[in-house]
This record gives sequence, structure tokens and C-alpha cells, in this order.
Amino acid sequence: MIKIGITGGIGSGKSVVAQLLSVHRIPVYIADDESKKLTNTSPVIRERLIHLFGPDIYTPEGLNKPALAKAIFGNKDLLLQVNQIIHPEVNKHFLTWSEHQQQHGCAIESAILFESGFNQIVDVSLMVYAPLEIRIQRALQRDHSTEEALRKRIESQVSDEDKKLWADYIITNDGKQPLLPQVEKFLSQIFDNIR
Ligand SMILES: CC(C)(COP(=O)(O)OP(=O)(O)OC[C@H]1O[C@@H](n2cnc3c(N)ncnc32)[C@H](O)[C@@H]1O)[C@@H](O)C(=O)NCCC(=O)NCCS
Ligand SMILES: Nc1ncnc2c1ncn2[C@@H]1O[C@H](COP(=O)(O)OP(=O)(O)OP(=O)(O)O)[C@@H](O)[C@H]1O
Repeated sequence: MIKIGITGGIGSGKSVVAQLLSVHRIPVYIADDESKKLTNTSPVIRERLIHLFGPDIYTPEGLNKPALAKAIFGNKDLLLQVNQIIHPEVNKHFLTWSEHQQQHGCAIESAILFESGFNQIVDVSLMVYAPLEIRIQRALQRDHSTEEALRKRIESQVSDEDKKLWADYIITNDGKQPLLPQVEKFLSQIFDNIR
């Protein structure tokens, strides 16, 4: 089975590309969603986050997400420490999930594929690229966030220039070039290359 890593900055259109892959019978593991579940279910993550931040990092409802976001976006040292707590668990969880998939390919969607090392557990990486200002506009329209908070997250991620260098394939989602033909071309390239 071919494992695909979908990446791209906030608002680039990863989720849209992930949906198009699903339509082509490629199941996609959404790292944001799964990591959120793991922060509430994994005793290892819970214990280590409490050790780092104190007990208030969890509320009776689960992880205190605004507090964690405030602590890590803008503080590279803490971001690295939190990543080192959460990402190995996500990595293991994705690999177990992928073993249960029945299709000829599966994928993981993560804005931080390269930062997290998930690129090392996939066979091909696919970057979804959109110009920064378009990404900011899309994300601001979608989320109840401020431009300042958004830019802090963007600054916590590797640049588009680096992602472009490291990715095996790039899909452009600038609102001008249609996505579906690019996704279909990508799929035919990877499956033809492997056959
Ligand atoms: C800090 C948290 C609680 C904030 O939750 P919130 O609901 O506000 O955001 P959400 O998880 O939906 O993430 C939104 C976007 O923020 C960016 N982001 C999230 N985590 C990170 C990170 N560690 N490094 C850089 N960018 C990140 C991504 O672009 C992501 O798509 C949450 O993002 C988190 O637990 N992050 C650490 C775990 C992680 O790395 N998750 C990303 C995939 S493994
Ligand atoms: N080509 C497009 N034209 C117009 N709107 C788009 C296009 N692509 C994506 N969008 C919209 O932009 C927003 C961001 O897209 P999407 O959620 O797929 O990005 P993402 O990369 O998954 O972002 P994040 O990392 O923040 O989750 C969504 O509201 C989506 O509907």
C-alpha cells in the first residue's frame, strides 16, 4: 500500500484535496483531528503535558486548547517540547490505522508533515500550495480567529519555500487552476510509477 503525506500551510486547501482523494477511494487520516482525540485519550500525552505545564492544561472537558495554543505558538522551545510529546503518539496511531486500510493507497493530512517527521513514514509527499495572502483570507473567513493569531501559527511552520523543496509533488490551489485534474494527474503518476 502506498502512503501519501498531504501537507501545505493553513488555508492552503489540504482538506479539499483530502476530500478529492477520498472520492478516489484513498482513505485519509486527518492528523489535526486524530491528535486532538489522542491528547484526551493517551495517558502518556496527558501525563507529560501536565508535567510540562501543570494540571490546568486539562479541564474536566479535556485538553485546554486555547491555553496550549497561547503557550506554544510564539515560543519555539515549548512548541518543540509539545511536538516531541504528541507527535510520536500520532505517528504510531497513524501506522496502526494504515495497517487496517484495505485500499491500494492511504494518506495522512498534516500542515506539519515535515516538522513532525511524518514525512519519513510516508512513501510520497504532496504539497498543496496557495499564495500566503489567499491562505490568510480563506482561513480568516473560515475560522473565528484573528490575523495576528493566524500569523503566529504560520510562523510556527516551515516556509512554503522549504515545503516546495522537500515535497515530491505540488498541487496549486490558487483559485485559478482547477484542483481535480491536478489530483487525478498526481494519482496516475504515483500509481503508475509504483506498478
Ligand atoms: C494547540 C492546539 C491545542 C490548538 O487547537 P486548535 O483547535 O486551536 O487548532 P487545530 O488543532 O485545529 O490546529 C489548527 C492548525 O494549527 C496549526 N498547528 C497545530 N499544531 C501545530 C504545531 N504543533 N506546529 C505548527 N502548527 C500547528 C496547523 O496548521 C493546524 O492545521 C492544537 O493545535 C494542538 O494540540 N497542537 C499540537 C499537536 C499538533 O502538532 N497537531 C497538529 C497535527 S499532529
Ligand atoms: N480553490 C478554492 N477556492 C475557494 N475557496 C477555497 C479553495 N480551496 C479551499 N478553499 C476554502 O478555503 C478554506 C481553507 O481550505 P481547507 O480547509 O481545505 O485548508 P487547509 O489547508 O485544510 O487548512 P487548515 O490547515 O487550516 O485546516 C476552506 O474554507 C475552503 O473551503
